[in-house]
Amino acid sequence: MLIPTMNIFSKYITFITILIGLALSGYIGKSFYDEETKAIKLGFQNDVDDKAAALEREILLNIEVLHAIKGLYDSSDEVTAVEFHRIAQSFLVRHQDIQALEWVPKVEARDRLGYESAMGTQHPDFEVTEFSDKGMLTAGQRDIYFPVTFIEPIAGNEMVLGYDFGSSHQRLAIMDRARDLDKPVATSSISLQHYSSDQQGFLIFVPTYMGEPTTLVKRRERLRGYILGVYRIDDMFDSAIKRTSAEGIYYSLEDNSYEPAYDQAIKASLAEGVEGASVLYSNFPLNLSITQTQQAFSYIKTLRPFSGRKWSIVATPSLGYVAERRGQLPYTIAVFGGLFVLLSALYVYAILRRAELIEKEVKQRTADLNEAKRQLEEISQTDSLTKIPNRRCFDESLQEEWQKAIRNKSRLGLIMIDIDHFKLYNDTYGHPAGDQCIKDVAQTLNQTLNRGKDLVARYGGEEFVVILPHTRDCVSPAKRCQYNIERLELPHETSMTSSFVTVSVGVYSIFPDKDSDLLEFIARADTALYQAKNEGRNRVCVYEEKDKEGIIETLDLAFSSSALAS
Ligand SMILES: Nc1nc2c(ncn2[C@@H]2O[C@H](COP(=O)(O)OP(=O)(O)OP(=O)(O)O)[C@@H](O)[C@H]2O)c(=O)[nH]1
Repeated sequence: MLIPTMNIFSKYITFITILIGLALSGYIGKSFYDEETKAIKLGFQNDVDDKAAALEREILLNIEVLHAIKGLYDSSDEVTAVEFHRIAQSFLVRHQDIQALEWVPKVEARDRLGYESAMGTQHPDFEVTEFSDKGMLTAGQRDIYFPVTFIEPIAGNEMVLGYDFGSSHQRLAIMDRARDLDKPVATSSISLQHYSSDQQGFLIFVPTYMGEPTTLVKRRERLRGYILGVYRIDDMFDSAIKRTSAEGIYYSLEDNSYEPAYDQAIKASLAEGVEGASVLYSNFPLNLSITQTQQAFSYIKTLRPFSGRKWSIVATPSLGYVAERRGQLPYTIAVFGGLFVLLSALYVYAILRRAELIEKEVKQRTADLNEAKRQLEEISQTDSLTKIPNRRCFDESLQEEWQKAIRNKSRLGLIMIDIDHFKLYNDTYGHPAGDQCIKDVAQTLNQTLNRGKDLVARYGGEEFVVILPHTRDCVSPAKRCQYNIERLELPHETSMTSSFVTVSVGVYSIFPDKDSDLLEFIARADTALYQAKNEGRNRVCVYEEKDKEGIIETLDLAFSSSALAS
């Protein structure tokens, strides 16, 4: 029972080891995968940070352009169209994302006509305009106008010339803010359709003053006009992004500015449907489905505020971006780890299985050996002809019973039986018949003495012996043996005793003690048998002790014999 239990236990342990091993391989693979994910995420954020920094630089450079033109106005009371165009042109060559650079002076209502006629010398039909549902119209009556006076490049932007930026509430609010702060202020996203561009853009107004006003009141009084930059967001973003190397990232540039000062104006502009879109730029494909993996990498980078605007980049990597940076190590570890565990388990299982088979074989061989040993012992204790215990078995059993009788102080009886005239039987019927006769006699003796503890053995040749432990009367069994054999009526025509096979029997019994002699015990039974032979055979003789004092006297004892022929 122990071995199968152990095998089940071993299999259970092997199974648990496989599970733990596989789980461990999976866990290590997953840990590597997570570490790799962290590294990719960090790399991705660095890439987006790089791009955000590039965009910030691009914006600052563009604002610097406006400051440079403002410098021209600050150093001169009268900037001619030629001067403006020259400096503006030089910047436009180097800044591809600028749609236009403009000079927008402050014109009071009383100066409007004079201003229009002065401009008309260079641009016939020049007038101050405003935008409505019907297109560009002559500007209505206002106290102050901010018409576009110089614009570079002029080609393609003619429509904008004369346009009064003060006609839009939102832009006026932004311009007022720039004036009040003496700082550049940018608009939210606008459509650049009037600038012959299909892109979204934004404007930055930089105020110029007469002199250097230091207070709000003075700034309001001495406002001269605005340097205006018109920027294409897509181009600005693209040229900034192109300066960094990482590919495969989707961006969305969002305007998160919230300026309570002109919140109203923004609302109004939204109603006009012109400005206020929060998404400035996006290269997200329209049919893009963002998977969980991509979402896990999404990153928002808020740019440094500029000109009153707060922009942020929302970025998500493409699947290709992530796949490109994924290594094989996590999968390799998981697969090879699992494979190693399985092969090891297979190897251990094979060893256990082999041990089990060897164990089985050893068990089988041990059982075979034990059986062989038992058979050998049986053979060594059995007479080959009669199949009853042999002389050796008799010797060992008698020794045992002798000791028992001494210990238990019980009587031990011994019967010796010899077939009469057996030589003549052999001579008459042949040796094989003699063998059969011996077998018949043995079987009859066995059947006659069927008490469990009695032992019938072949003593040698045609002689048998019977051990009778714990037997009060040994004579009766002896007589039954002699009688039953004669009753077999095995023919023996040459016997001088009877026409059938007969036996002579010697009996002796004793209460042995530690001084008793076993050989003498056997010799006395033999003496009784010898006596039966001498008295004419086919009889039972009992050796009886009349006096226990000495052996010589005992040998002189008389034998009582009886013939039991009938
Ligand atoms: N067939 C056969 N004969 C055996 C066997 N063992 C002993 N004998 C024969 O038994 C005979 C015994 O003869 P003896 O010892 O002279 O005794 P007996 O002829 O029986 O005469 P008494 O014993 O004096 O009656 C011998 O001839 C042995 O050969 C055996 O296993 N088979």
